[in-house]
Amino acid sequence: MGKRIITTELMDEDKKIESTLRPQLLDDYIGQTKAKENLKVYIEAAKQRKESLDHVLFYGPPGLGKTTLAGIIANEMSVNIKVTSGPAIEKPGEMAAILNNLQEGDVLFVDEIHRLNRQVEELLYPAMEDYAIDIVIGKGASAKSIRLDLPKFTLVGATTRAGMLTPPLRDRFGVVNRLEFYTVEELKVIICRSANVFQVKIDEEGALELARRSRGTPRLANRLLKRVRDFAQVKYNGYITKEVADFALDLLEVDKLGLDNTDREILFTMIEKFGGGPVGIETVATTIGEDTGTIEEVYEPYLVQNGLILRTPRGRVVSELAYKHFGLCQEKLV
Ligand SMILES: Nc1ncnc2c1ncn2[C@@H]1O[C@H](COP(=O)(O)OP(=O)(O)OP(=O)(O)O)[C@@H](O)[C@H]1O
Ligand SMILES: [Mg+2]
Repeated sequence: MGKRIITTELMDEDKKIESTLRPQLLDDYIGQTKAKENLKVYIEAAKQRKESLDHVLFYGPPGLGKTTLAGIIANEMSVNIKVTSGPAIEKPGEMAAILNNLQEGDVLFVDEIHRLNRQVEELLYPAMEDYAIDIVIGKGASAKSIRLDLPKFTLVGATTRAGMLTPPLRDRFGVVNRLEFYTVEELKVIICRSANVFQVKIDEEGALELARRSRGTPRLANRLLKRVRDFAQVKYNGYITKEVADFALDLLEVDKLGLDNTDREILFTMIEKFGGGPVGIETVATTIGEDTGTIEEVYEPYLVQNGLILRTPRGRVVSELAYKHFGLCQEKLV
């Protein structure tokens, strides 16, 4: 149980509630101040000029609100959104059909955009740059290429793996935003808002405890809230206090820092197999059987930001804080 609940990936049970929890407007979207301020300006400017918004790329770890922002952009621009994903489109023809069916100003949201195959990606280059695609008609000697004009649309791309985007694709986005982990205060606000949607009572301290254990991630915050709500309902008259939150989260084996299993595996591997470092990220990745890029872009940022891993010129080092967190003695001082 503890294993599953702390994943930041989207799970089936999330899908049902996602639509009611997702903020619809920029002003309701908490945190990510930099990205939000940027978008506000670009959206306002595009609306004034009655033009489509420039193409936007969001990148960052799972569950931080990329899909949510794509929806908000469409809403704020008062246009339709068409949603697809990198792995879902196999042939250039499928992408051509999607593009051709868009209306002026529409948002095309491509999730996991780093997973588009090469031919599909190449079709996007002229589509993004010139709002046109070249399609080949006929076969053999009589085949000819014709240019098809597209409506002026906005491509919103999202990826957890920015490092895997090809430079030509990345360069075609006019607006590039990196999403950051949320602060405990921001998560607290999100939790209180969601508690309202769920119609469950929660006090300051309860919300704070949930926020602390949510790994900087709204998706996790919402999921933990849902679980704790069940405990509150059955055992504590439906009111979430710090006591209820602590009881439920401990039972669910959610760490005080909200670390997930991979986080722990990374830290334990570094401690047990490499004496706490310094060790290269590739070595750690190989040891736990994960891909280096995923460790670097999805897991490590939270650990570094919270001071559990230190990056040094000689490699990664487990911090004193991490040893303390696990109640371990640090044998070797760094
Ligand atoms: N700023 C925010 N304020 C309130 N709720 C948020 C915010 N950002 C995200 N959420 C909530 O967190 C959940 C996850 O957000 P979202 O699906 O947009 O993440 P994502 O970055 O697209 O994740 P993935 O990389 O897995 O696709 C949603 O239920 C959404 O309502
Ligand atoms: Mg998403």
